[in-house]
Amino acid sequence: MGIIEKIKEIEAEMARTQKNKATEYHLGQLKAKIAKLRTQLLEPPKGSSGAGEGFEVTKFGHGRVALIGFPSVGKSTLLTLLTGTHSEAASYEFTTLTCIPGIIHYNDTKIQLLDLPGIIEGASEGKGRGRQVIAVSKSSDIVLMVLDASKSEGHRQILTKELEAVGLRLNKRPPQIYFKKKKTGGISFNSTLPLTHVDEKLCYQILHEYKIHNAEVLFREDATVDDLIDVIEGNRKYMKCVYVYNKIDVIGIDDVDKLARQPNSVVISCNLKLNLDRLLARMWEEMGLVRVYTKPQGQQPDFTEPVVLSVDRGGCTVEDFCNHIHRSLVKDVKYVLVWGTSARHYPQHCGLGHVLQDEDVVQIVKKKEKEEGGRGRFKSHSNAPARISDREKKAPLKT
Ligand SMILES: Nc1nc2c(ncn2[C@@H]2O[C@H](COP(=O)(O)OP(=O)(O)OP(=O)(O)O)[C@@H](O)[C@H]2O)c(=O)[nH]1
Repeated sequence: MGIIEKIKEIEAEMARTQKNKATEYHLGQLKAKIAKLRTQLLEPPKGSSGAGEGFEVTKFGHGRVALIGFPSVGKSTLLTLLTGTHSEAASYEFTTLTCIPGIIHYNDTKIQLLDLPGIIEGASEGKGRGRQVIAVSKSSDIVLMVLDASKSEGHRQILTKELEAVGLRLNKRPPQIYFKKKKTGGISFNSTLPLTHVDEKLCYQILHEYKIHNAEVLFREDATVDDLIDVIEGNRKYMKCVYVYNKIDVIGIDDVDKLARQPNSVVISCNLKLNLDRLLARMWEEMGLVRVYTKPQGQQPDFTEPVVLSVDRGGCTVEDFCNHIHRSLVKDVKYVLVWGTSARHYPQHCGLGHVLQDEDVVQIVKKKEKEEGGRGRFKSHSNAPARISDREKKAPLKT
């Protein structure tokens, strides 16, 4: 029996089973079985490189955004409008057969936008080009789920379910469960608060299903069985997703209003070029990019090309900023001068741990430069100590 048939069989068994206190252990075990099979399904076939044809898109720019949606919802039209890249749009389905990248120039940054082939129901079972679509989505910073405003809300649920089945968690944070496999000592189960979904026995059974007999588990929130399975599997990707409702030109104003009020949603019309600036602003917000401008000593800041840091990828401390310029820079830094929203006063003297914010200006003061009198790319703001020590050296000793 193939993996898909096995999953279907277990799903049917779960549907048949009544949900009550007596069956919850059995249902928990079945959920773990399905999760294990789904992970197997996503593993690349033996002997292949794991990458899909036409999908090896090199990362470019400061961030990557994936467009996901059913066929003919307007993804290619949106890509063309935002990036100027021509992705063939047609009024019949499946015009996008390979992954088409484009670049959005926004707020001094370059963001790679990927138009993925129309994902369809059953992609998680390996139907269509689902596997590749999913792999590329996971490599992105955020997902824009493009939906047809005139079609039923069901599309959003189907897509979310498909993505969940392959380990993508949209607009969720990782469960607050500490889990560590051990070599000996059995299973230690603890929680910092009363649990209503999982008890010790259920946790043991699920771990047993994964053949884990020694581990430490600590619940820091009232998590569910699914959360526990996610933590054990350890391969889930937590991503931000913006729901983009396109084609609002064909629905009434009341419906537009209703869609626009949903969380994480933006309504647009590619045909009428409506609300595209709001979509870009929202996308920017969700990506959490931080632009930092450098300022050489005695000169105006360089506002042409920022160093772009990311809250989710790599962090935004002064140390991250230095590493971004050059790996070896951090050991030479004495302190930095910061102007901008993260600074309490201008300029603020900050250490490596200071967290920078968008549009901050930074001047690096190096240890060596301070001693040598401020030579190099980032000059120190003062070279007084070096001059004093020179004078001291030459001064005749008083006896
Ligand atoms: N009414 C209306 N039609 C639109 C809008 N945006 C796109 N369309 C139409 O929708 C159709 C499909 O657009 P595409 O951009 O090819 O859609 P897609 O999602 O890329 O489709 P696939 O390539 O099959 O995945 C085209 O006929 C577009 O003209 C819009 O804002 N309003």
